[in-house]
Amino acid sequence: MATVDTLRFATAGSVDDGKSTLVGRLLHDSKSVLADQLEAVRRASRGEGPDLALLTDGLRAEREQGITIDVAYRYFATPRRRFILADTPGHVQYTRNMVTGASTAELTVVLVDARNGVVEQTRRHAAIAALLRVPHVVLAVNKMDLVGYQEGVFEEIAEEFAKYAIELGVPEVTAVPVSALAGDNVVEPSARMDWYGGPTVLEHLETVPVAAGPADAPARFPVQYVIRHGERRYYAGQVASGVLRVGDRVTVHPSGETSEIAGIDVLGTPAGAAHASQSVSLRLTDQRDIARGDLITAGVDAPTLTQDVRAAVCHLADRPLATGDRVLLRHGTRTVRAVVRDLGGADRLAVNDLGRIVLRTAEPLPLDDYAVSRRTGAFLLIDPADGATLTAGMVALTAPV
Ligand SMILES: Nc1nc2c(ncn2[C@@H]2O[C@H](COP(=O)(O)OP(=O)(O)OP(=O)(O)O)[C@@H](O)[C@H]2O)c(=O)[nH]1
Repeated sequence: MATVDTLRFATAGSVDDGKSTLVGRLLHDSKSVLADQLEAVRRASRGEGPDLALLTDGLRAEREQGITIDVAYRYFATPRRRFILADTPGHVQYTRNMVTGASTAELTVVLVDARNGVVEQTRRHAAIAALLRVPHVVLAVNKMDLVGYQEGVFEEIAEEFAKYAIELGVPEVTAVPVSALAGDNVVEPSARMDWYGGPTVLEHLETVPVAAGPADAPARFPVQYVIRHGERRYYAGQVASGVLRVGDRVTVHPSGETSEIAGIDVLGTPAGAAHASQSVSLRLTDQRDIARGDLITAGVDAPTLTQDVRAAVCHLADRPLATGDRVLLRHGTRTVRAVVRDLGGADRLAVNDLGRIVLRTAEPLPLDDYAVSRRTGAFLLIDPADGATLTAGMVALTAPV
């Protein structure tokens, strides 16, 4: 599958920590941007359908309507792997950019300036990585040239960050001492830091295991379109997670009706199975009343059908969100009305605030925990007045508020 050798990653750092320099160094020293490879990456990501998941898709669609998200996607490849980099500016007010960039990333590179060590922004970046459940975090301790390439400086920063990240529940941190400017440990191992025995940034990016196989995730298919062809109906959309196979018993939500997959078409060609992020159309063995916005699922891990949504949130809009606000909630291909019941004790959320929320929706939604599925466990809140994106949410149904 195309996703196996593609790593999506994001960068985060405060202004002037050296993000642009690091990315430039990575591209330059790895001599990675070969035209034909670039084309191959494009084709691969096209094959997977739109390559960014719900949060990002939603935000991109809303971009003109309210807020500016400065995320540039760069595609590059080395002989060992393809990369999609979500590159975001580091200003304090751009937490929302990091949320967007990291929402689909399998790895985040958090930069710190070796002279400053772990600062408030670094803690925030670690918190967001934990919130978004980015599986791998790289701590790049940059500008080692300005601290005499001292092992002690690196060790102290790496330890402080690791302690903090573990408390937050970040599953894995790899710390690398680098000088983006001089090129130490970015692509080539540094002769000036022979005390360091770990991988360079690029080596780590090339070898880190790509997220737990999509096959493990529950099978989820949000219906984007219903295509009528004579008597037959085809349900088109993008597989959000897991694998659907011909012959699978499926349940349609919210109706709860069941059927069986009679056929799968991938780009007009019949296929035996459809994997996460493939755009496909399904045919079922029974006539069912299925509409855009419905969710087709297979397997034993059923989503929870509920009108009470508990979630972790990052507020993205300049206008605040308050208890009692009436909003639209977009989940997959479905949009429903909802009211904000509780904001974890806070009166309101301001731009860039991270918080907790309880919402009551007008209709039941089939939800997964974000921990189970980063696609079907995510949603956006939208202002019904003008369609502007307000808040990104990560479902945590059993979490306390
Ligand atoms: N000495 C030294 N300077 C560095 C290093 N990396 C970056 N710099 C310098 O630090 C300054 C900021 O680097 P940038 O790459 O522009 O910083 P940034 O984090 O990308 O900033 P934004 O993208 O604007 O948020 C520039 O003057 C770089 O030349 C390094 O490893 N050593």
